[in-house]
Amino acid sequence: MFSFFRRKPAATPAPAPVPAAPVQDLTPAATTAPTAAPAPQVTAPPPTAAPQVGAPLPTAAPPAPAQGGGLIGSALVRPMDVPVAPTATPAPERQRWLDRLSQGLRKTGSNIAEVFTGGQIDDNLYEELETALLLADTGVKATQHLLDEVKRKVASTGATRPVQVKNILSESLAQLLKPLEKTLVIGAQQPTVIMVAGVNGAGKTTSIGKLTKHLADEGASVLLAAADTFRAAAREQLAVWADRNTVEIVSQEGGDPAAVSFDAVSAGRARGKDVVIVDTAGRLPTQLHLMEELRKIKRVVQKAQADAPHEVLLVIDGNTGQNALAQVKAFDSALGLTGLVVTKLDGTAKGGVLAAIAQEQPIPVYFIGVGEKLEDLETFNAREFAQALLG
Ligand SMILES: Nc1nc2c(ncn2[C@@H]2O[C@H](COP(=O)(O)OP(=O)(O)OP(=O)(O)O)[C@@H](O)[C@H]2O)c(=O)[nH]1
Repeated sequence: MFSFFRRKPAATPAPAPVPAAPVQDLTPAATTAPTAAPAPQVTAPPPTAAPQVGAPLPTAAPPAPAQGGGLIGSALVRPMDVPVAPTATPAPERQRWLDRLSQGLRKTGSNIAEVFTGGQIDDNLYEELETALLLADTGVKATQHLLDEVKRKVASTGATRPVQVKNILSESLAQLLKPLEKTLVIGAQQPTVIMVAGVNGAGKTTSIGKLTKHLADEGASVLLAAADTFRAAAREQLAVWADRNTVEIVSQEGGDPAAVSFDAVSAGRARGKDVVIVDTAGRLPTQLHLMEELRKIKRVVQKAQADAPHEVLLVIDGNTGQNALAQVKAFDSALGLTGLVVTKLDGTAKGGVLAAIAQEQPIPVYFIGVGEKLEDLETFNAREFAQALLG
């Protein structure tokens, strides 16, 4: 099952609209509360294309999940987790994705695969494998783990040819990555609030746009919060995605990003939206005041909806290798991450970073990206990834 997300029926009816409490009163640290700033603009799509606010969720007769390759078309399934191993022949759509993934990971994969071109399994092969894994930014711990696993399995299976070691490595990598597999669930709360963070240019807005498209295509009503109040281009970029998908957006020039987030979540509750996605400005973990701003956004979102945010996603640029792992650790300690989106795995030689994450900070990877197009972002599957990497 490769649904882009999974919809779960809400346990309780949608709550009543929240009182419009001023944000600055809710946050003691709010020294820049937007008292003088213009009120956030809520831009609604044209009436003809308006989402059906309050319309019943189509959960009564969900379509059967597509086997081994359905995209969002199989999203409206009952909330049960039945992991299905990829079949030998994936659906054509999924196969196209696997081809793009293999293509994207070629640089990382070919460097590792070269290790297995010799004629025998010896210390030299293991040394080369260690070097190749480290160069792929797999990290010392994951590299050691994989080497130990491979040696153990070579001994227990009696493998004699390097190509067999490659298959054993692929299997060991898939096992290491398996705990990172998770499906994004929406619908258990209304709205499901997703906060998205990351360093500058990691691909946050693009990923939000793609996710929004998938959600909207499946009939989920989405409201976007442009909580990057500083960069006009960021707001415009998000507005373009909102426009394209005829979803609403709460945006504000200047002022407090936490205030925009509060307004967006409040509006999402009042209008019965399924999902509110908060796009935050890019920042480095070393910019402590900006990290504090993120914590404030999270606190204020909680004021607007007690159990929110339900997902705190970090978008990382897979091309940054070990640095991405450092980001995961820093953002996790600041925010408590619930999931990752790993972008830009196309053309990178550092795709081993996922193994490092699995070994050192195993936070679920909801989506991986191999390009800028809509179809270049997909759900993460450990076995697919290992196979795409090692052929
Ligand atoms: N090659 C490649 N490019 C990507 C991918 N995902 C996003 N991009 C590109 O990366 C650039 C930055 O993406 P954005 O979505 O603007 O990044 P951001 O994190 O929102 O940026 P800030 O708002 O500045 O922090 C854009 O040109 C995207 O098209 C990917 O998977 N592969």
